[in-house]
Amino acid sequence: MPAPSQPRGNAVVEVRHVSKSFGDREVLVDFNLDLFERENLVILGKSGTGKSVAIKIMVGLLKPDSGTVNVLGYDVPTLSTKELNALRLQVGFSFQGSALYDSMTVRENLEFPLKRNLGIYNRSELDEKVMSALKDVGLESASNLSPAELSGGMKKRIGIARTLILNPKIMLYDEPTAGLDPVTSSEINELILSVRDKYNTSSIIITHDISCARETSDRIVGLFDGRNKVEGTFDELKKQNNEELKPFFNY
Ligand SMILES: Nc1ncnc2c1ncn2[C@@H]1O[C@H](COP(=O)(O)OP(=O)(O)OP(=O)(O)O)[C@@H](O)[C@H]1O
Repeated sequence: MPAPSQPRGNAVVEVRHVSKSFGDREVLVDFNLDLFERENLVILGKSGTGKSVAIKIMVGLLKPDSGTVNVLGYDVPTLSTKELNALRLQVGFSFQGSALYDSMTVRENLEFPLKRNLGIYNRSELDEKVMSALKDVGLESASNLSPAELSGGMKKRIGIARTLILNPKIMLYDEPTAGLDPVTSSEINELILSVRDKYNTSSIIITHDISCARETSDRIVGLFDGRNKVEGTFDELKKQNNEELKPFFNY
């Protein structure tokens, strides 16, 4: 691995020697990863290289076959369901498909985690948190719309707002720009940067979109065949002329 390009804070995620197979299919092989405080780390790789599996292991949705996973000081694979729920309050997972409830308005979608995870039912507190989260993603006027009335980019923003509303320390973005046009993608990339700066979050962004990687990353890890083979800033990786990265940079 190349030397770090800038001084770093403490690690909030430490993954060491993790392997994971499904039947005969080795998805992650001796996978290692650090995420540092206030860092946007992109995991870049083709479809099916194990990016989502890596993230699921970090939040305890999947167990590794071997290796260690430490998130915010928790030894994730050994946690009980109750401990995992406590950890997940601090680790926001923004799903690829936004995962909004179609039968609820935007406001109700945002209130849901506040009620379920934080037990907040006070009307004015709910209103204040919902409006603040909507403001952060630039969609204050969307509170009474249903998901069916939102564009793809708006859905992504609301999905991010619903994760942010719990004020997580770590944000995990799964393909945040998938299915979006270039202009809307850039807006989402800017939002990811503003979340880091406003909330002081550390984030992992998994993507195969090189523009997303360029615009959002402080550092990039390239994941190929289940192994993290390259690491560096966008410019460092571009200069490396690595065979596996070439298809991404020839855009
Ligand atoms: N629960 C599971 N059971 C069996 N196989 C799985 C499971 N989850 C993932 N896989 C397999 O692991 C491999 C990696 O999947 P993963 O979703 O991590 O890919 P990815 O890099 O995130 O790609 P994409 O960008 O397409 O989502 C795939 O071959 C997938 O079929």
